[in-house]
Amino acid sequence: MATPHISAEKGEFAKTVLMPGDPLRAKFIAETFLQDAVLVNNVRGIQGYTGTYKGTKVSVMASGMGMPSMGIYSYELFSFYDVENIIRIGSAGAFNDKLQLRDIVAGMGASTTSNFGAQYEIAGTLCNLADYELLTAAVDSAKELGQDLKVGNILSSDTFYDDRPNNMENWTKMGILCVEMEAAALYMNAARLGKRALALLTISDKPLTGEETTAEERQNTFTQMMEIALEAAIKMDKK
Ligand SMILES: O=P(O)(O)O[C@H]1O[C@H](CO)[C@@H](O)[C@H]1O
Ligand SMILES: O=c1cc[nH]c(=O)[nH]1
Repeated sequence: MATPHISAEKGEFAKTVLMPGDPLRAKFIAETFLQDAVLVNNVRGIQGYTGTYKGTKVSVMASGMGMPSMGIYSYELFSFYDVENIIRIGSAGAFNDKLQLRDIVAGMGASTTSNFGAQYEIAGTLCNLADYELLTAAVDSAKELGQDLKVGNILSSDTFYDDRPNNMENWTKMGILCVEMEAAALYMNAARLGKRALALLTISDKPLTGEETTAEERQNTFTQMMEIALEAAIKMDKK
């Protein structure tokens, strides 16, 4: 079987898929952390691998950038490949000035500027939430690994370059920790399809101070977040 965007056969993805935006971050995770990793998708260069981590079958596949792209890949993995859990492992810009480069954030909620949710024709505003058990698995894993994990509301933005002069300040006033571009669509697909989702994010840049990591660092060095996600995948496999 294949979908318009994924060439893998049914059964070739694990119950839990880690999803970075960047295909080369997916490759790095497969090569660094998975045993016997097999490339199961490369349509449009969206690399997907399945292997084992400490004996547990785990997959990693890129989502591409932005909500339309995440919307397609998470929908197809959940609907056609029996994937139960997707953990996004992304980069994010700090809004809260207490966040430092490389801090790790779990998006308990994903507020958004996107119109992705209009398709559900809900007469109100849906809260886009992480799955509680997946979030708990990540929090517990971070503690076991001795990693600090900040948990809170994040912004999934349709824009990387945003023209509104007070955009960051206005979201920050409402307690938003950081900005990225995919989690809200992932959370909405998971809610609609009865699946579990979580976004883990590493702070890659601080717009307030101009501090930033390089593209190569975003691809290959956010290993603490990757390990939290992999340990959470082991916990979820036992449920
Ligand atoms: O590093 P990734 O996972 O791609 O995540 C962030 O980086 C991209 C923008 O540079 C967007 O996809 C944003 O969500
Ligand atoms: O979406 C993103 C990701 C990283 N940094 C940002 O400022 N925005």
